[in-house]
Amino acid sequence: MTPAVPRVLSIAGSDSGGGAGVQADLKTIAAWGGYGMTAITAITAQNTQGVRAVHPLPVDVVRAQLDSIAADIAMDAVKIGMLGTVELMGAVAGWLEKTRPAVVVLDPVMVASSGDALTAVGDDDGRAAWSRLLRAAHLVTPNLPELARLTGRDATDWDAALDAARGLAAEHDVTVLLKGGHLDEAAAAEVPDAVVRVDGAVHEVRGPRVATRASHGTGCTLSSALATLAGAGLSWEDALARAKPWLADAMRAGEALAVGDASRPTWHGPVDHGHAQRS
Ligand SMILES: Nc1ncnc2c1ncn2[C@@H]1O[C@H](COP(=O)(O)OP(=O)(O)OP(=O)(O)O)[C@@H](O)[C@H]1O
Ligand SMILES: Cc1ncc(CO)c(N)n1
Repeated sequence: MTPAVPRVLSIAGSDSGGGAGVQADLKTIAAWGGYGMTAITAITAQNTQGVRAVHPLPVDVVRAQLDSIAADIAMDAVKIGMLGTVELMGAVAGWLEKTRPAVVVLDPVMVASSGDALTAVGDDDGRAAWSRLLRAAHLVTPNLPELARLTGRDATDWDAALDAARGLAAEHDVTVLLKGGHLDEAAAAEVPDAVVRVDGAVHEVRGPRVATRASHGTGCTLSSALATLAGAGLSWEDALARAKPWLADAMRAGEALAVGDASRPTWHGPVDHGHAQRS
């Protein structure tokens, strides 16, 4: 039975500027008709120009939020964003193994669009923690640099990335949603994304490239839209077909929001999560 209003939990960091993190997740879940909940993992002080501070919350405080929700509220989908530390990655993986939500989308957040680091990885502990989270997830949504870090393989061109994504899917028994926003041929007219299944099947969706710096939080927004649509019963392929053009429209509408000082070269403004309601 799929619910009329999917109940979606975001386990992620707070972005004070409102463009990414739990703020983007809640706006996106609401835009797609879901009921949003949060377990906040870290407080970040950031705006459209960059990240000023990152404060991961104590593991007990994160676990208490998760247990509180699970004790009372059924979840149709869970979306995981910034986790911040290896300890929090382990705590969330343990909670997923215990709770086994029906739909788990893992956005392997490592750096902000400004280039600031958000999650420590690279050492053996980090690799083991990612591995455990990947096993507990149904969909993982890496961009190209994240895919390269997770697999240790080259992912600079699309074919190499698809190959690495097939390896990641098979190794961890997880469907991969590969995002092409960081492709070198960024000047190309189209941006590809692809659903890569465990058996290696690839379903590619291309969309027009939007020339804008209103790209802060696109990864958070996409993964929350996919979680909400899957929570309502859609396949990953159908969810991507609906979310991708909606996100491109949200990017196009982003500049009209007038959020942050766009005259500065460091500006990466938010997308307009509410564009479809307003138009
Ligand atoms: N210029 C663009 N025009 C249209 N769609 C884009 C553009 N850039 C990224 N996207 C889309 O946005 C989504 C996120 O892709 P991207 O590869 O930028 O992920 P990300 O780096 O995790 O995002 P973030 O900037 O939030 O970290 C994908 O669906 C991608 O196709
Ligand atoms: C809190 C948070 N999560 C994720 C991202 C990635 O965009 C960000 N910038 N901030």
